[in-house]
Amino acid sequence: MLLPVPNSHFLLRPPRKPIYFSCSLSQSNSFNNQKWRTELKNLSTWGIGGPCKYFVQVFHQNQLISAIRYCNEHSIRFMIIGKGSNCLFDDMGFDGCIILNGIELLKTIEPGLYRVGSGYPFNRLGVQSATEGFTGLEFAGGIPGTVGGAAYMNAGANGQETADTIDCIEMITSEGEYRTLKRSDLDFGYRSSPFQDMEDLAAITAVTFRLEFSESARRLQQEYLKRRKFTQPVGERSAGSVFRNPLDSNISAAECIDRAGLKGYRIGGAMVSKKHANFFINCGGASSQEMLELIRLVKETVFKGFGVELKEEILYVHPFCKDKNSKRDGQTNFGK
Ligand SMILES: NC(=O)C1=CN([C@@H]2O[C@H](COP(=O)(O)OP(=O)(O)OC[C@H]3O[C@@H](n4cnc5c(N)ncnc54)[C@H](OP(=O)(O)O)[C@@H]3O)[C@@H](O)[C@H]2O)C=CC1
Ligand SMILES: C=C(O[C@H]1[C@H](O)[C@@H](CO)O[C@H](OP(=O)(O)OP(=O)(O)OC[C@H]2O[C@@H](n3ccc(=O)[nH]c3=O)[C@H](O)[C@@H]2O)[C@@H]1NC(C)=O)C(=O)O
Repeated sequence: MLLPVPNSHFLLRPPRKPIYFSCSLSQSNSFNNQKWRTELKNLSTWGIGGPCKYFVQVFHQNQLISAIRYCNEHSIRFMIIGKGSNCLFDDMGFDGCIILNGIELLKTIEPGLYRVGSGYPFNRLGVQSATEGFTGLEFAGGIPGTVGGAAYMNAGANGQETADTIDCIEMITSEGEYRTLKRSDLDFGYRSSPFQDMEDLAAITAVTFRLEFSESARRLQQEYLKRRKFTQPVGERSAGSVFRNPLDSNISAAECIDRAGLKGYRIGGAMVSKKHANFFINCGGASSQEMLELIRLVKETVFKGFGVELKEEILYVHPFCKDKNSKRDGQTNFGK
């Protein structure tokens, strides 16, 4: 069965060259009439998504390598997720393996230099570092993702970006090799990182952050948190900003949507937030199709009204996608 594919960012890992190893995965859903299953709606901040075929949670780098190798060996498509704060899963689920990242190590190498596991909550790191008197990650205080997700997306807010604080990144390649990359070898941009197009990336496993001392870090962070609470629908089911801000225009995505009169616009359980127009809310029971339809309609309306072509920041995960689309802004090859 072919599902319509939106012009969205797509995520998938094609089966890769097998590498020896062993590990067991839980087969988790109704694809095979198992008694229990893992629902992706429970793994995403949007609360949307059907069952995944295989599911494994990893707590150590070695377990992650094992899981990846197992998937390769058995030609199982896989994807690694953190807090699911930037993903839209389909109601049909994912016909592959979801690897939930629980690698939460944190080591202070020297004051201001933190080596952090990629599954560590980014907001916890933000609060911890600012409380210890270091600047650079104040913005992370309210961000519901993981350190790995933040590096992958180059998360940012309040004029700060993850990339500005990175010293080096440790990753595993699809061949199962460890690699350490220095910040100076990595080219980041607005919501973009070299990892998004890296053909042989399996996963980011740890990030080392280098921060400067600042007496006002925690105070600044509290201001950011206050502003966030005032301007964003904190506590409601969202995935943060749905669209990136257009780089070639002075107007933000939120402003375009707001000016188009779409705040509060609703399709089924999916609604444009009344508080912040670039946040879409699952008001209860929203289906993936309703959310996709809302995204499509908003894009169309904004384009007709302002000639601005909005690009998604969120990542849509198609249940049966077979090919890899490494171009984040392009159409998927699905169905070909
Ligand atoms: N500024 C804000 O207020 C907000 C920002 N965000 C940001 O969105 C991002 C979402 O983080 P999170 O919830 O953890 O991510 P998700 O669980 O939503 O995963 C999104 C994608 O990121 C990639 N990814 C995640 N972890 C890793 C890893 N360890 N190694 C390689 N790739 C990884 C994967 O892509 P693939 O499958 O292609 O490898 C994954 O599919 C963060 O950057 C977060 O800061 C989210 C909400 C609000
Ligand atoms: C939430 C995310 O990050 C957020 C980050 O938290 C905030 C705070 O710095 O700045 C970005 O939002 P943003 O560009 O919408 O920032 P805001 O300051 O809220 O709004 C920008 C402009 O739009 C206007 N605005 C905002 C909301 C709205 O409903 N209507 C409106 O007109 C604001 O008045 C302002 O002039 C990030 N989003 C992107 C896509 O860059 C995320 O990435 O998921």
